[in-house]
Amino acid sequence: MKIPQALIDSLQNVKGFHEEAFIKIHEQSESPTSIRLNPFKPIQKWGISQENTTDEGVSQVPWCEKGRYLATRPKFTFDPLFHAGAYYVQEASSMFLETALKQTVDLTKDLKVLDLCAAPGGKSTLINSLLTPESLLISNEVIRSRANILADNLTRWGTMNTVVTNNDPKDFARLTGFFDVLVIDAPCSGSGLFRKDPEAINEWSLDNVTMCSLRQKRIIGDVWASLKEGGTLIYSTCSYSEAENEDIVKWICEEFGAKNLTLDIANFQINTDLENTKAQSSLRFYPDQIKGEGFFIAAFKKLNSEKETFIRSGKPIKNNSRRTEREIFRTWVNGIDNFTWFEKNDDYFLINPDHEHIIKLLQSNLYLRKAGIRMGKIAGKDLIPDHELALSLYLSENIARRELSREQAISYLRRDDFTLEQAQKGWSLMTYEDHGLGWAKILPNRINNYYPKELRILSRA
Ligand SMILES: C[S@@+](CC[C@H](N)C(=O)[O-])C[C@H]1O[C@@H](n2cnc3c(N)ncnc32)[C@H](O)[C@@H]1O
Repeated sequence: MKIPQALIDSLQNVKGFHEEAFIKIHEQSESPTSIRLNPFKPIQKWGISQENTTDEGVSQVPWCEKGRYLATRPKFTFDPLFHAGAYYVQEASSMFLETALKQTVDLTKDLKVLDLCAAPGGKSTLINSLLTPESLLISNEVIRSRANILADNLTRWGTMNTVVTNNDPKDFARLTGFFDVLVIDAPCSGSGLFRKDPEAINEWSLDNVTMCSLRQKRIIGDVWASLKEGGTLIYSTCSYSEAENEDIVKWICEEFGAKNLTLDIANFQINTDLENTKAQSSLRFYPDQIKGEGFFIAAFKKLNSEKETFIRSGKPIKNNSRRTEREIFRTWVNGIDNFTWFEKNDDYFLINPDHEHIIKLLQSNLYLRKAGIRMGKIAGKDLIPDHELALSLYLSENIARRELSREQAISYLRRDDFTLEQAQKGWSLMTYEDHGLGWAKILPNRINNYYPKELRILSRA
């Protein structure tokens, strides 16, 4: 792997950069494999003992409680637990977002969090794992096809307190002083991921770095008004270039009078030549110094005030048809009396009542790709359940379910025809190690596989 000389030259005086070690690690080693477990869908494998490692060579990512390094890279596509959302495959350095959030935000509070550049959903699933159920995560992605992937990954995570939007950053300026936390994992020149994606080397240039830097400023400027006074901004990239990192930090402080918050790395060995006990105003992760890829992160507090967007407290709609709907949903949803729902294009979405007025406000300002849990459509006196309900944490235990072997689960996820002995007729949740994979409808003479076509496994083992 040949690192562009112009990149090497540009990094000579940059904090923590060691040319020889940097070149060597890119030439001689592969990217470590890491995953992050879903705290809401616990599994047996990849648990960690007191000693922080297991017999299979699984070890803890130091800065992320549910982060694990794996000694070998499994074929994730052929693991039903991957499709069930029991874990997310994520590069380890970027999991530092967890520590950054824990150090700069009171996560016990109910928060409104915007993850602005969110697809495919690595940071969003991590943020969502750290929030209270009453908090709301708005995950945005400007590119439509990528917003769909983001929605799929949040569906797998199973929680209700998420909204996926598909908007340009400037659309958020309408929500002045609205968010408690803003996460901007900015599109960048990508030098930090050369080991994972060597093709990116061909696209790297100093001109592209300049272009990315200008775009990063534009994105931050577009959404700054949506952060409330006292709110926290976390900015990150997977680039090594100062123009996209420290220069942006300086620009945010100068342009908006923001306070650059320090990050305490006393417990982590991150940069070999920095005093690790010293709090840092920003952090650089280099693959020759930690087990992970190139990453940059900084945190800020907003000091200037913003007039908060007025939110009407929406009254729940009560009428007879809602009572009938509630009885239908009662069969399918655990604790339906604690929740509410709204209908759009005949689909019913399960939401936390505390979020009703916020979602209404978002609906009138943004394009919502997904909100809460899509339960499905009502047909007569029953529900045609949606895939999102199968993957959610709220499905009633009274719904028929069928545990599959690994081979059966793979057939199901491929949408192949398969048979089940002595299966109860009607809708049935297909599970693997007790985690929902999707729906099947058991008929007298066949099984209809309702796994979504666009999600099915295409490749052969
Ligand atoms: C570094 S990636 C985000 C990765 C994601 N946060 C994660 O952890 O999975 C940056 C994202 O920004 C999006 N993006 C590209 N141009 C953008 C723009 N002008 N404004 C906002 N987002 C943009 C890209 O489509 C991409 O999904």
